[in-house]
This record gives sequence, C-alpha cells and structure tokens, in this order.
Amino acid sequence: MTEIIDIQGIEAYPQQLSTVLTVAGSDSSGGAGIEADIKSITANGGYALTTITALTAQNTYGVDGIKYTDADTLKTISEAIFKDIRIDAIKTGLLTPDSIDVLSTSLEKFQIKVPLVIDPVMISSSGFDLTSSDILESLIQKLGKFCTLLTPNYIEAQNILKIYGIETKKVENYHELQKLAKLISEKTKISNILLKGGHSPWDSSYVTDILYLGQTDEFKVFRSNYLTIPNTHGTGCTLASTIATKLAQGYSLTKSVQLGISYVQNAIQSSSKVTLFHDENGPLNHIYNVSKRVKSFADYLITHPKVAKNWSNYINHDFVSLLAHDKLKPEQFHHFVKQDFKYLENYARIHSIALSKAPDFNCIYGEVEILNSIHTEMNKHSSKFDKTKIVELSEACQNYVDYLFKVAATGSFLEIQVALSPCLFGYYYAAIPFKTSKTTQNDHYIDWLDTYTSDNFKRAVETGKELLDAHSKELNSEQLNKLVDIFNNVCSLEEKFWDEALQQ
Ligand SMILES: Nc1ncnc2c1ncn2[C@@H]1O[C@H](COP(=O)(O)OP(=O)(O)OP(=O)(O)O)[C@@H](O)[C@H]1O
Ligand SMILES: Cc1ncc(CO)c(N)n1
Repeated sequence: MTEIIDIQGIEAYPQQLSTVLTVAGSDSSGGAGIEADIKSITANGGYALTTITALTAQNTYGVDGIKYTDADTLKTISEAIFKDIRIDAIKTGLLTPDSIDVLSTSLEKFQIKVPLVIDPVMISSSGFDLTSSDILESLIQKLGKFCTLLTPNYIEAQNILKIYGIETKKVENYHELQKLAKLISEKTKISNILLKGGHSPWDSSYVTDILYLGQTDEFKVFRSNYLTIPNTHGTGCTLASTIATKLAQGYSLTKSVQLGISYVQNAIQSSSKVTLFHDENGPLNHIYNVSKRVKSFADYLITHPKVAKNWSNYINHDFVSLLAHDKLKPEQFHHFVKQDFKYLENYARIHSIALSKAPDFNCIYGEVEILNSIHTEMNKHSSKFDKTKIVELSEACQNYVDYLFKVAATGSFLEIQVALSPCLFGYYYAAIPFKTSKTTQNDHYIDWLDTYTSDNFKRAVETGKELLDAHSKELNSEQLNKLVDIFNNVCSLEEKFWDEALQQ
C-alpha cells in the first residue's frame, strides 16, 4: 500500500542571515565552547560556522582531557571557509598557538575586515586551565589589531595586565574596574574592552559589566541583578557569541553588548537541571527565545503555566455552550448583551489610551481600525436590547473596566495591548468549537456565534497576535512576568463576566 502525504502550510519567509564564524574549542557537555557558540548564534538569528581548535572531554565538574587540532587541519578548514563563505563577524574562544597563527594569516590573506570579538578564555568556569599566559600574549600580539572587542573576566584581566608587568590589587568597586578596563585598552592597544563582572568580588546583589570605548574614552556600565541560579557554565562564550552575532547584524557595539548581556541573563533565568547528581555549574537555556519566536507571543501567554487554568476556564465557559445549544435563558443573554455593550464603550476608551501611547504611525492607524470594528460590534449589540433605557455597569463589568483603566493609566503600549487581548482572542477560541456544531435556532444567538467565528474576526485575532509579536521583542524577565500577570488577571475577569450572566 502506498500513502501519499502532502506537506502543506509552509509558513516561513526568506530571511537575510548574518554569518558568524566561531573559532573555539568544543565542550562535550554542550554548555560552553563551540556548542554554546552555535546555539547562541543560531538563537539570535545568525548563521554559525566553526573552526574547532580543540576537543575537550568536559562536563559540569570539569575538563577530563583535551586534544588540539593540528596546524594543517586548521589551515585546510580556514581556507575552505574563507574562499567560499561571506563572513559578517568572527568570535574566538579557546585558542592554541596554531589556531592564532592560522586565523591571523587568513585575516591578512583574505582581507577580512569584519567585527572580531575575542573572548580570552583561560580557565573554564570549573577552574581547569585551558590556555596559558604565553598564548594570551601571542593572541594579543597577533590578533589584537583585528580585534573589535576583547571580553576578559576579572581573572583574565589580571592575567593580561601581568603580561605587562602590572600586578592588580583586589578591586573594591566598579570605578576601579573602569580603571582596569582602560588600562587593558592602553596596554594591549585594543580599543574596546568589555570587563565582565560575573565574578565581581565586592557585590553580591549586582553584576556589573564595564564597556570601555577607547576611541571616545567613554565607559558604559551595564548593571544587572546577580542571579543565584547555579547554571552559569559557558556564560562567557554565550555572551561573546551573541555580541558577535548582533555586530554581524549591524547593531552598534554598545547595543550589541546590551543585547548580549540580556540574552545571557534570560538564558540563565530559564535554565533547568540537566545533570544527574548535582546542581552546580549547569548549562544555560540557549533556546529560550527560539520557542518564543516559533510560537507567537499570544500563544506564549495563553500556554503559560500561570495562565493556562484561567484561560481554559474562560474559553471553555458554559455560557457559550449553553448559547450554542439554545439553553441560555433570554434574561441571561439580555444581561450579558447590555453589559457587554457598556464594556465595549470602555474597551474603545482604553484603545484610545493605547492610541495615545502608540510608538509609531502604523500603530495609530491600527488602533483607528480597531475602534471602527468596535463600533460595528456595538451596533450589532444595540439591535438586541432597548438602548433608550439607562444601563448601570454591573459588578463584574465594573471590576473588569476598572482593572483595564488601572493598567492603561500607567502601563506601556504593550501592557495595554496585553490587557485588551484576552477579550479579542478568547471570544474567537470560545466560539469556534460551535461554528459548525451549533443547534440553536435563536437568531440573536446564531448572529453572536457567527460574529466571533467569522473570517473577519479571525483576521482581527491574527492582526492582534502580530501586533503583540511586533512589540514583545527583547523583554526582560521582569517585564515578561508583568505581562503574564496582566493577561492572567484579565482572563479571570472575563470568566467572571460570563459567570455573572449565568447567575441571572
Ligand atoms: N550569576 C549571574 N547572574 C547574572 N549574570 C551573570 C551571572 N553569571 C554571569 N553572568 C553574566 O554573564 C556574563 C559573562 O559571565 P562571566 O563573567 O562569568 O564570564 P566568564 O568568566 O568568561 O564565563 P565562563 O564561566 O564561561 O568562563 C557576565 O558579564 C554577566 O553579564
Ligand atoms: C571548550 C571550552 N571553551 C571555553 C570554555 C569556557 O567556559 C570552556 N569551558 N570550554
């Protein structure tokens, strides 16, 4: 028997990929080195190429063995890459004398003038020496002139300065770190230095990363919360690769560093245990942002563990199945429609507040379209009850509207959109199961179901999802949590709105 299976629904569009070459060692445990680099470059939307300088037998306890790639193999790899593939940025990690020679020769020979991020890897997070001071010296000498950014941690910074006969005393605050960063820049002649504070000894609540920009003699101090999660194996590799990817994509150095730090923080925050026996030095979750991209942000919210229960109670509410099967009492529907009419009036007001905070004209125009469709929906409702009688807001309606106004008063454009979205998405999801299975003969009920299962409404839901996607890029975990809470609260208010109708 032969079965032909059609593959349908190609949803991907061609994208411009920026290429990033990583010259680094492999970490068999997948958390650091080449493995971390490929994951970080990929998760940040780049195309990763590799030159593997060494194979390490490594896990979260440490490095058990190491085998270096020989010079001939490195040369062949380098030629194969540079004579064929466009390289937009380069990142280096664990380097050997041979790999330093081959890379510097290739950069000269192929006239490569792209951003180069050098992570001067010396020891792994678990303390194993991966590189000697001699190699560090040769790296600075031979690759320094190509280097866009050098990213030492505090210990590597001390070792770099030792090369120049400078002993550093223990730093007590970030001003002293700034001095160190500038000194490294002066001594190495590498203009830009990112002195990483993952291991800053003086502060347990903050991580301070210092970017020194030699050309303008400027400092950018990035401060983030110190995360007590022990999964930080490979943070340095992850950060340098992400910065290289962002540079390849055309971001400024400062912005690339900011995005890199934010990516590392989120990857730590979203990590989980993969080891068998202990909790220390585990890997990051490099793909936390990949799943977000595949799913829409709306689906992220809907399926979030905090939200799932309220969302399910809302969209599976009895109100809709009773309506679809003609078991909803007229007074229940009547109460609902009157209150929903009042709700929509306020819903329009909240959209107008969103409009006033819209970040660009597209959003302003989008809001105008939404306001128009709310008007159409209100007209439909008004044919179903006597509009001449004054309607007071019921308790459920008032609570819901109060909450929306509260979010709108101080919230960002995105926060307001998130607060407004359960109403849009939920009615579609709630009504769609009854599109074809409804048994009601009641014209009002049929009209109600038709409205929320129509192609028009489906398109509005899709547009709403796209709008959330467009405005939810690069959120930190605090912002994300806030949005999840808002979405969750509104799902619960929606549920109560229908509860109240059924109590009539
Ligand atoms: N516990 C943490 N909390 C918050 N951010 C962290 C933490 N650990 C590391 N980071 C972030 O990761 C970046 C790089 O980490 P770190 O300074 O440890 O680099 P590294 O020592 O080169 O890394 P590696 O552990 O891979 O050798 C830091 O600058 C910081 O932004
Ligand atoms: C292969 C390799 N490169 C870099 C690091 C630094 O974390 C590591 N642990 N392993």
